[in-house]
Amino acid sequence: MTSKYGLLVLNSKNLQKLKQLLTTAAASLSSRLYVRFNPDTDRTDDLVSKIYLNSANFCPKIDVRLVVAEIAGKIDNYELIGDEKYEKSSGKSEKKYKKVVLGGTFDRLHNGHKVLLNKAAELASDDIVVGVTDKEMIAKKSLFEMIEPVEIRMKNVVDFVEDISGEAKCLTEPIIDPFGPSTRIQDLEAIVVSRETLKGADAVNKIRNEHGMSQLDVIIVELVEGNDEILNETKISSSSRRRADLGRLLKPTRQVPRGNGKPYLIGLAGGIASGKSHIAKYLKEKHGFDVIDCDKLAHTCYEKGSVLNQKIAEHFGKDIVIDGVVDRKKLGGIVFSDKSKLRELSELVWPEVRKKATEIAEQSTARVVVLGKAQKILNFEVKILKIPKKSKKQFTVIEAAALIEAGWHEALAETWTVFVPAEEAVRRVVERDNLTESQAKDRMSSQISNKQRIDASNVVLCSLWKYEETRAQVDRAVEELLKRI
Ligand SMILES: CC(C)(COP(=O)(O)OP(=O)(O)OC[C@H]1O[C@@H](n2cnc3c(N)ncnc32)[C@H](O)[C@@H]1O)[C@@H](O)C(=O)NCCC(=O)NCCS
Ligand SMILES: Nc1ncnc2c1ncn2[C@@H]1O[C@H](COP(=O)(O)OP(=O)(O)OP(=O)(O)O)[C@@H](O)[C@H]1O
Repeated sequence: MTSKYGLLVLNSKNLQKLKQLLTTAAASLSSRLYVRFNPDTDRTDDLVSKIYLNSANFCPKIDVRLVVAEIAGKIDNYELIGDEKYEKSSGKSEKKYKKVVLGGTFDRLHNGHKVLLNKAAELASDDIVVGVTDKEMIAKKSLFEMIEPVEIRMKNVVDFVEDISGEAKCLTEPIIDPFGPSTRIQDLEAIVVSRETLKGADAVNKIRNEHGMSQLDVIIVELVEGNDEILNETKISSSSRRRADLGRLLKPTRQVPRGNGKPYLIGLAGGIASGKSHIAKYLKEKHGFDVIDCDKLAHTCYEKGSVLNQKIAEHFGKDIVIDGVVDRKKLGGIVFSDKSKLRELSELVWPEVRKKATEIAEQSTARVVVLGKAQKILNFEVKILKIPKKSKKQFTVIEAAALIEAGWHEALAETWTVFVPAEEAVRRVVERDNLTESQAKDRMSSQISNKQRIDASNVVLCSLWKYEETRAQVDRAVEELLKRI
């Protein structure tokens, strides 16, 4: 049986067995391990780093918290890891400063961040002031679209710092420059940085000097190592953690009614040239999923004799329809440079796509289920395809560029989104579709952003690297999917 919380008491003797103790914690705990030094042990910076580094390696799924204050009262029910018993320290520990400041993005709070926050908690008696980056400060980071909302990052920092500290309060605020409260609050005394952000501390002190404010003592912690060859990282980093989250379930799935033996529906969304077709093909060929290509269905709506053609001619001008066929290039020229026109077109096309999908289902003896859930952006009633009764396939992937824009995802059990950074999408479109950069950008600006798509999705994939890497993400996603349905 696993316990939620554990306590590991370290002293000079059992320190030699640290790796083994952390491995035991990984096997016995489901959530969190508090670590505390008994009074006979010196809390050196090296030791603190070693504990967090080893935790990342030997119990990576456990939230390890090295406490600065007494553990008593923090949790009632914990499992003792190892034999060492907790001894209350005699006397109050003297803190060096009243108010300490530090900054960071703190996405997916990791063991490197914890070293920094631990140092601040160890030094400050009153306030630990933390600036948490937002907006343009995070826009250049790798996989920035997946960064947690600033409110969550701030909450995680406060939760961690106040849990490990004694009386000290943790005060967070969003920052949109590298200085934030560090050059505003007069009575700060020290700033905690890592070796890589030391220059930032110097810049803070320079500004404080120019404003006639006191200089901050600069406290440096060493980087906790980690390794990510794809991102070329040699330290534990949030970017690597974001990458590790690709293909994983990031948000709970929707409860969509599904009859016995009926397929489970997944929406596959993504911007232009993001890799949807590649992934859809792989899901079909490697994993045996059924794929309905809604883009293709949309294109058949423009063929000769389609009822839609007349409506499109009425809406966008007669010269759009040549010999009864919609000139897609001309139509593209109009709608991709005007969001309201694209919306009008979507409002014409998507109900037709749905109708076509229904027809196909009927022809192939498919059962059609209507999920009348409210739509998000465009007010469509959605009919979802079910695969033919005779088919053994259990999955249907609906591949649609505009899936989320149409609000269709709200009627699906789950939506997967594939993305690449905007600059890469532009590069691919220029290369693949022979468009100029500005035409490619126009097409992209007519779509919702990667961030909006990601925020509306359950699983996120990124096709920025080698094909094998994209496929590995898909395999991971499928493996987890098969376990949860
Ligand atoms: C501009 C700042 C705040 C942006 O933070 P950044 O995006 O780098 O945040 P991130 O979450 O990646 O890291 C936060 C802090 O943890 C440190 N850190 C990250 N990974 C590790 C690791 N593996 N080991 C040790 N420390 C680590 C970073 O070096 C940084 O100091 C920062 O880089 C900086 O320059 N700080 C110094 C000046 C400062 O503190 N200003 C604001 C005060 S409110
Ligand atoms: N690792 C990768 N995974 C997937 N696609 C990649 C990868 N690297 C490069 N690409 C390229 O990205 C381009 C877009 O891929 P694909 O056609 O699958 O995208 P799409 O989302 O279906 O595009 P659109 O909706 O614009 O038709 C292709 O030229 C593909 O070769």
